[in-house]
Amino acid sequence: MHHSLEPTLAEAEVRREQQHLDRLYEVLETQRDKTVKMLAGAVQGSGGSAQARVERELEVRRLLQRVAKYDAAETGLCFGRVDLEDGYGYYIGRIGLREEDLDASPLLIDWRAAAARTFYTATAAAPQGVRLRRHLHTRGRRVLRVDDELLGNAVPAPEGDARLTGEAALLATLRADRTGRMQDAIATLQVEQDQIIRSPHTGVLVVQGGPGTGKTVVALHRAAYLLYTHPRLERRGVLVVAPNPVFLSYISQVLPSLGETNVLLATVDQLFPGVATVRTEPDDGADVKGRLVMADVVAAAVRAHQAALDRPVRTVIGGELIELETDFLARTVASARETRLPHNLARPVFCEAVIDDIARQLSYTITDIEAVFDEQLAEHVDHSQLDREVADDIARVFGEDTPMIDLEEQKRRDIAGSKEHWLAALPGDPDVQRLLDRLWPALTPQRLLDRLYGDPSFLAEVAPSLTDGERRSLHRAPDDGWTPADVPLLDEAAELLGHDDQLQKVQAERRRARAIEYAQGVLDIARGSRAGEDDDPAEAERLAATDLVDAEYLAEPHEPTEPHTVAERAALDRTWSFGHVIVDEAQELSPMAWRLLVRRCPTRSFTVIGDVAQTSSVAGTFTWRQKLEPVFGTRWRLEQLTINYRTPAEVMAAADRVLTAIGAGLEPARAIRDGGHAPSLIRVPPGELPDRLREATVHEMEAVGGGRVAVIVPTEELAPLAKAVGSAIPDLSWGPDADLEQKTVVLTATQAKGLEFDSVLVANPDSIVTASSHGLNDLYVALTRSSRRLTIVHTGPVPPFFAHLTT
Ligand SMILES: Nc1ncnc2c1ncn2[C@@H]1O[C@H](COP(=O)(O)OP(=O)(O)OP(=O)(O)O)[C@@H](O)[C@H]1O
Repeated sequence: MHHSLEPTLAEAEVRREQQHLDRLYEVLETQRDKTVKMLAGAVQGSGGSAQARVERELEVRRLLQRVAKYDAAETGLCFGRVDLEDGYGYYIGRIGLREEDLDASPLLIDWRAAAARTFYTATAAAPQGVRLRRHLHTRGRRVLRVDDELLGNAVPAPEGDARLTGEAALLATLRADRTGRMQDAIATLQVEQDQIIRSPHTGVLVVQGGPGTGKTVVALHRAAYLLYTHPRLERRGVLVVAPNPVFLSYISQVLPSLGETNVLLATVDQLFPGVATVRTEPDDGADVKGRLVMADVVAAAVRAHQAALDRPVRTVIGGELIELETDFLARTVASARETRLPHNLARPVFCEAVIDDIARQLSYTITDIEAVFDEQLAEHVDHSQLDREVADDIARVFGEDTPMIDLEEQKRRDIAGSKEHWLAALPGDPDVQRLLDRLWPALTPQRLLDRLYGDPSFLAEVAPSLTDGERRSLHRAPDDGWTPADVPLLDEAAELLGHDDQLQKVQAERRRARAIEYAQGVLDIARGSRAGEDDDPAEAERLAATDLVDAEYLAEPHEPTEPHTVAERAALDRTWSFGHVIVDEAQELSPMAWRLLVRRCPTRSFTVIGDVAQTSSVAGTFTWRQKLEPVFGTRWRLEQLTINYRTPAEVMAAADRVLTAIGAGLEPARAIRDGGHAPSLIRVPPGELPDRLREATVHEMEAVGGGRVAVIVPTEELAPLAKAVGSAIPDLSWGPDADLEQKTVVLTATQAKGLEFDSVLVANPDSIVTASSHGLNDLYVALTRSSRRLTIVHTGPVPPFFAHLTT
């Protein structure tokens, strides 16, 4: 016979929490239902003024976003609770919820609300009035268990690491297998992270942190926090910049899970709408393109297209020889530049002055020719006779008041009349257009860079401070396609050139003309086939090609349909200015990329997050001051993250030796995990590396069960080693587009930046170190990707960083 046991205290607590959670989900559902009903109403509404339609559209979007927020809150709705010494207490969750009755105390407090803060910051040493902090572990809508921490003076300080809050819950989260996608960390944010996430600093906040210290966690949660606390930011949106597409997909789920839609996640090269980068380039070219001097080069290249001549221009217009003098050109260029308008917008100012000068020259020349012609005519007539006749005529008309004929005045009038005629005629003259296009051409950023990269003598002229080798590294054929390092230069050029409205209008008109022509052809065929059957003129009129094209033209796929969220609108608009920009892996950005980002946020509200020791810059390790002073001057503040949540202490012991060799003077972060596994060293004969690496990888896949494995290899050995390893692992994914959902990937160190795996194998660390000026940094990145196990497979002698493992 079974005795039902008294439920333990913990079980009773779980049951109590379950009741509260049930109530929360009920309220969530009710509120979601209500919103869906309102949405249905708004969608069905029709008619009304244009204004009313726009408002309805906005309302629909607002409600859609709200539904998305409720849906995102479904998983992990409530994860914590705080009981205060004074008897009050509250629950912390993904969003705030309250009963219909507005006076009732809230059922759930949004993690970003000020009231939620003590949940993250109360410690045994500084309990801030908190008696108990409880973490709720849930699956779906079920409470699985609770973790309690008693704080406050009444109780002895809990055991464990004094620097951690909610230690049991944190360690439980960290122990879980990696999934290939980053998860949000709102349930277990730590004090030093919380301080940065909620920092009230509105200028430039720089966060330096070693590997695994939660820099990315902080970046994403700060975006969500700022949008919550500053509702005005919603209209401008927040930009989060990440280093590469693989990393973007790794972090892509975090903000949606926090219910945020007004954040644009992008790599720098995605920030120039209309240009897709199609290739990467060798480090040296990318490095030159990233230097600040390129801003001067681009500016000089633009100026070189502004009638930069040291001799007069002679050309024939209207059949006459016209000369534009150097002085005149210099004056005209100067006054066009004085407008401070960008190149394409200053162009009309320049063109007008040139046309004016040509008209002046023509009117003089032509009036002079007429005068000469008159003189020649006069030689053949009897003057005295003619003069007398004219005088008689005038006297008959005017009587006594015969006016004096002022020949000078007459000539001035002739000239003025003639000039007016030319001023009207010249702008449409193809010769004039050709001349103006030569002197001050309308330019696109693409055309400018094409010339810069494709015309060595032009490059030498505008980039005198680069060496021959540096200039050669910029050379490319016109159809080679753009690289990520080109994007900041295109942006720089776009800024100096200005929006070429004219050019775009012409292009749009041409597209439209082509479309009309095509449609006309289609209609003609259609009519031809029906010839004689139905000659209704009204029908023909209805099918006029222009009408048809109007409708179709607007629906063309390249014409963006009205985008929905702020993030979508911002993504299509180069001149969008964001309310705040968060840069992750900021150590990777070139000075030119920084200039682009500052243009995206003229108020300079930035959170800049990175680790100088993990740089891939050709120049090697640097300080934040060297990096940021050219962009922000001295107006930025530095914060640090000091605890490593990812990499076990045993692995960090090796990685920290590499950090010392890097010599950036950085304190290693404290690893709070111990994996229980010393890293393995496998030495293999050179010819056997591919096979032995494959064996070791298969072994690691078994060791981590369902976890994730990464093999990090020297860049030049990526393809052969990936193929060798892949021969035993059919789902293996590798390279720049590696699919992180796969259990096993092969990557270079650069590609692995920011990612993490249960087990990491590093092949030939010596080759990684010697491959480039940032080899040590690459090795440091590779070693610190592991959250549990590390294996080094090497062909030479034991690298010094791992010597301690052999004893
Ligand atoms: N407060 C936290 N609660 C739970 N997990 C956390 C917390 N902080 C960090 N982590 C986890 O630790 C790991 C490292 O975090 P993250 O990737 O943000 O570090 P990082 O500083 O960006 O690292 P790196 O510089 O190596 O790319 C991630 O798995 C992250 O989810």
